[in-house]
Amino acid sequence: MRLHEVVRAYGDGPRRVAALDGVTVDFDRGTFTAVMGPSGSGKSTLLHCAAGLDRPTGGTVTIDGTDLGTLGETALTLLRRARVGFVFQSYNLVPALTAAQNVALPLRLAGRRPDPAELDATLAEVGLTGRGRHRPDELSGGEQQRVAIARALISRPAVLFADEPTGALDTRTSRDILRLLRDLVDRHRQTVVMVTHDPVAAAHADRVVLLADGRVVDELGGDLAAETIAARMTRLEPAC
Ligand SMILES: Nc1ncnc2c1ncn2[C@@H]1O[C@H](COP(=O)(O)OP(=O)(O)OP(=O)(O)O)[C@@H](O)[C@H]1O
Repeated sequence: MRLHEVVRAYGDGPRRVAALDGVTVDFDRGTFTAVMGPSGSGKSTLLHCAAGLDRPTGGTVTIDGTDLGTLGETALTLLRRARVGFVFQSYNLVPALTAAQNVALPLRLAGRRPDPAELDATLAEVGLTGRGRHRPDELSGGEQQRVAIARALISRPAVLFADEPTGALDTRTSRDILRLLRDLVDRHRQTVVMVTHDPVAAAHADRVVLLADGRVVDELGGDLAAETIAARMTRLEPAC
């Protein structure tokens, strides 16, 4: 998928704020990208525009060759449901439903009857075999995030977006969730785009895109080490 010269501005005249100010970035199939930057640099806005949850004021967002800007609300909702997965820091599970029912929700919304074997396979993929009947309050934070990831994966999305997916988890559980995301990329060629403040989390990605003031100001690739990422981040802070 691709963002080309994406602008997202709020307000008019002297009060205009460009949360994104001409962002061009590609997220190739089967890659894991971390999006980082100081607070207010536009990370969440980028994720929301890329996922079709927010509409840019300029530029284009393309998923599977479809320019999201050409779609009306209904078509955009359908494309998002079919091609985009979203995972949040706060899991956003429905408390009254079991893990399996939460995972099945996107299929039900799309008018499909969930196939139990498909649900079992998706729960197994995230390491939750046998936990499908548990409700969210009977699961740990890490397990709840796994349910949220399974729910995002059930429609086999073109891109899985994760906004601070380990923000509410302890160090060890965070590492397990990041390994799971890494595994989905390596074994299933899932495309993952993750916003994070944490250089250790970002080191699990193939590439780090650094934002400042709504622009891409740096990119790191290759063998990513948390120390290198942290050093680049520190260099950015005074600029803001
Ligand atoms: N609805 C809005 N109205 C006006 N300005 C907004 C709105 N949403 C975001 N902004 C501004 O756009 C800029 C980017 O916000 P965004 O939430 O994308 O940053 P972020 O990098 O995700 O920040 P954080 O790390 O603190 O979550 C900020 O200056 C913010 O104040």
